[in-house]
Amino acid sequence: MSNHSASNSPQNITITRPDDWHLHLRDGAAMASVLPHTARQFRRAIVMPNLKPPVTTTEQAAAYRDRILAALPMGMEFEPLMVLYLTDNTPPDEIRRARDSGFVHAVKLYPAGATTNSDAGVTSLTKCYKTLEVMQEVGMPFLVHGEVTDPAVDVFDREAVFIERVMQPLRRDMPALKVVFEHITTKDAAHYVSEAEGPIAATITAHHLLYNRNEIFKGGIRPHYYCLPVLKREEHRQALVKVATSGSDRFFLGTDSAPHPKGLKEHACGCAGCYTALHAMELYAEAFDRAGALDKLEAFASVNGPAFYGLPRNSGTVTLQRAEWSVPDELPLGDATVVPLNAGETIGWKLA
Ligand SMILES: NC(=O)N[C@@H](CC(=O)O)C(=O)O
Ligand SMILES: [Zn+2]
Ligand SMILES: [Zn+2]
Repeated sequence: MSNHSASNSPQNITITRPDDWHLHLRDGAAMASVLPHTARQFRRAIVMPNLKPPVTTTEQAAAYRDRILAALPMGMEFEPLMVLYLTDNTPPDEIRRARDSGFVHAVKLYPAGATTNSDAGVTSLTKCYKTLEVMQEVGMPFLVHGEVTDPAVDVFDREAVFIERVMQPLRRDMPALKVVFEHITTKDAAHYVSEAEGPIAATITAHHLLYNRNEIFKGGIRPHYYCLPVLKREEHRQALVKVATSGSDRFFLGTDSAPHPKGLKEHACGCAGCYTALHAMELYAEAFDRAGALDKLEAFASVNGPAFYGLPRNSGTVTLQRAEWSVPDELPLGDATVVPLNAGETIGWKLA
């Protein structure tokens, strides 16, 4: 990773301990491998429910939460914030159960076929309106993978088309529903979330702040840079940096760290997802530093997310230092390995 540093920029930065508002922890041995990377940096994380089979009930979320806490190394403080996977058949009562549990903090929309483990996802949002109405009533956030699945729509346009075809009609019908537009990747989504009325926010990954789509094709096809929504043109990356560093409280940190075994990424039909949990805060520091906006990192990483979710800010701090270190080539992932983003490269920030 190229190392830009303005001469007057600080050598280190201390911020309130951050949270990750979009994380894939997987399950079993793979989860046990990756969980410490997240818990080292983040006090809490929104844990995505796209397991096989998906986490569709409060009862399943309770069991998954117990498995996460059981896998947490002694002495690490980490709170998993659980999410239900919405299906065409999620009953409205399930939302009330989720709300009453105290540990389910959101419900996730995977349009059927849009991404990893989305086969059980929603085929048409209109089928879910009774359930969404209860979410609106009880203030349960709706987390949205915002891409249309229409094969006629170009893969680079699927997020922008989703805004017109799904997001705007949904929010006209449910104006008080709290919506998080997850892992936004376009200037269209950045503008929409900036300007829209009502309770809406967006998460932004470190890789979408740092890279454009050229990265996938530099010197050959590089599968570890392939995720969904796919990286976009440079103008989109710049729009994301602009809103992330704008001071707007509608944008917050969500790594979308999505581990897949090396063999399924380096494959004829490779899985989508970038593994960034290892070095997430370091990557965000790099992105904010390049934008000359390190002073905006704390709001993005530690303040805006809890405010939107109605949760308290964390106590304690973390410190990031300007220091070079090499990202390992691969890391254990259960019986397999995972290749982190920037494998074998030197990066310029280090969590103390
Ligand atoms: N982002 C990805 O490319 N992949 C995620 C799913 C998702 O968040 O869409 C995964 O679970 O692997
Ligand atoms: Zn997604
Ligand atoms: Zn994700």
